[in-house]
Amino acid sequence: MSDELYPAVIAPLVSKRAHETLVKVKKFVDEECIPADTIYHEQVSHDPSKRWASVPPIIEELKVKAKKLGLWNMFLHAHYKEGPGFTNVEYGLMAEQLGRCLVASEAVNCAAPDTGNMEVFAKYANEEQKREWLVPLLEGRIRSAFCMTERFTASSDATNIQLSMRREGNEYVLNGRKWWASGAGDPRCKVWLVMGKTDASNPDRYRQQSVIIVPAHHPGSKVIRPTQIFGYDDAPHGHCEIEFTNCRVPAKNIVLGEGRGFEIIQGRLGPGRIHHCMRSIGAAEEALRYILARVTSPERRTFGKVLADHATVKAFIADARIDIDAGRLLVLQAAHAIDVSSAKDAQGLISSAKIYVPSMALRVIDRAIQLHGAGGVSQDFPLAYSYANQRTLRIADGPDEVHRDQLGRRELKRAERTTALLKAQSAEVERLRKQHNIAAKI
Ligand SMILES: Cc1cc2nc3c(=O)[nH]c(=O)nc-3n(C[C@H](O)[C@H](O)[C@H](O)COP(=O)(O)OP(=O)(O)OC[C@H]3O[C@@H](n4cnc5c(N)ncnc54)[C@H](O)[C@@H]3O)c2cc1C
Repeated sequence: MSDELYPAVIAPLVSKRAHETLVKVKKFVDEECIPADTIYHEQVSHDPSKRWASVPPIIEELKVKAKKLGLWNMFLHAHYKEGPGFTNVEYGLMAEQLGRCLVASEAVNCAAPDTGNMEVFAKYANEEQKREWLVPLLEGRIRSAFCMTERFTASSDATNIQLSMRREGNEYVLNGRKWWASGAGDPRCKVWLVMGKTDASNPDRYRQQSVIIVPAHHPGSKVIRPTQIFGYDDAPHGHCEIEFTNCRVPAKNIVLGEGRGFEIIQGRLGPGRIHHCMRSIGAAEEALRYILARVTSPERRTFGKVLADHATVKAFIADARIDIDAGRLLVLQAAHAIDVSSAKDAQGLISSAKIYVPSMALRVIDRAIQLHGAGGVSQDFPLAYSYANQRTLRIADGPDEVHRDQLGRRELKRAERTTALLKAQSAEVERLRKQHNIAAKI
C-alpha cells in the first residue's frame, strides 16, 4: 500500500468525515507523537519511589493538543451515543496510525485497556455506574484496568477463573489472585473491572462468572508487583499482580447482573482485538520505514554497496510489503463484518486476523532488527521494544492456539457440504466418461 492512507478497495467504506479525521491523526502522529515517544521514555522516573507514582508530563500535554484538534475517543464506534460515531473500518485505519508509536493511543484517549473497559461501561453498565466511571474515563481524567487472568489458573480458558465473589448482605466478598492487570500501575488508574465466580456450582459453566467494579486499591486488595515483558516493566502503566483478601465491594457494583461475566468479556474483546491488530499493522509499517531509511543510507555500505543493492535485502523488503498489505486487508475485512453484522458473527474473521497479524508484524520487525545489526536489538532504535510488545499479542486476548482451534472447528463445519460436493463431482466424472466412451481409470 506504501504511502496511501488505505487501500483503494476500502475507499467506499470511508466517509468524508472519517477521511479528514484520519489525515489529522496521521499528521498528529508524525509531527507530535513520534518525537514525543523518546521524551516519554526519558521522563519515566528511574527513582523507585517515583517510577509508579508519577506520569511523564508530555503525555498530558499531548492530550490537551489532541482534544483541541478534535482527536478524542474515536474508538467508541457508531453503536454508542457517547462516541463520535466512526465505523470499525474507519477507526481501524486510525488505529493503524496510532500503532506507529507508543504514546499516540493514550494521547487521543484510545489506549487499551481503557477502550475495552469504556465499551463495557457504555454497553453494560447502569446509569449510576456510567456517571461515576464512564464519564471520567471518556474525559481522560482517570484510567482503568481489567482483571481476569490469574497467576495460578490456565486463564486462556476463562471458565477456569477461580477468584471467589461471595455475596454477603449488600456486599460481595472477593478472594483470589489476579495478574497481568495492564494499566494498574498508573497513579491515574482509579477503577478495576474484576472477573470472578459468583456461582461455582452452576451446571452451566458459562453462567458461573460475573464482573464487578472495584475502586482501585480498595481495602482488602493489594498490588503485589508489576510483571515485566522481556525485562520491560512499562512503567508507569505496568501489568500488575493483585491479591484480593476478603475485599468487600458494594453489591450494586456488579455489572449487568450475576452470571453475566462471560457475556461481558466476549462483548469486550471482539472490537478490541481488531484495534490491537490495526495497531500491529502500524507497528509493522513503522518498522518498514526504518528498513527503508537504513538500507539506503550511504554510510552503511557493505562489500562496496549500500544495503539496498544486495538482492536478499530487496527480497526482505518485498516480503515485508506483501505481509503488511495482506494483514491489513484481513483486519479490515473483520472490521467490516463487525460493522455490517456483529462481533459474534465476525468471530471467524476476527480469529483469522488475530492469528495472522501479530506473527506477521513480528516477521517484519525481525527483518528490521536484522538490517540494523547490533543497533537493532539496542535501545537506540524503537525496534526491540516494538518486538517485545508485539510478541505479547500472540498470548494476550487469547493465545494463537485457542483462536486456531476455534477457526479450525469453524472450517470443519463445512466438511459435510464439501464432501457431498466432491462426491457429486466424482459421479459426474463417471457419467461424462461413459458418455464419451472413456474407460474408467484405476
Ligand atoms: C502484555 C500482556 C498484557 C496483558 N493484559 C491483561 C489484562 O489487562 N487483563 C487480563 O486479565 N489479562 C491480561 N493478560 C493476560 C492474557 O490475557 C493471558 O496471558 C492469556 O489469556 C493466556 O492465559 P495464561 O497466561 O493463563 O495462559 P494459559 O491458559 O496457561 O495457556 C498457556 C499456553 O497454553 C497453550 N494453549 C492454551 N489453550 C490451548 C489450546 N486450546 N490448544 C493448544 N494450545 C493451547 C497456548 O500456547 C498458551 O499460550 C495480558 C498478558 C500480557 C502478556
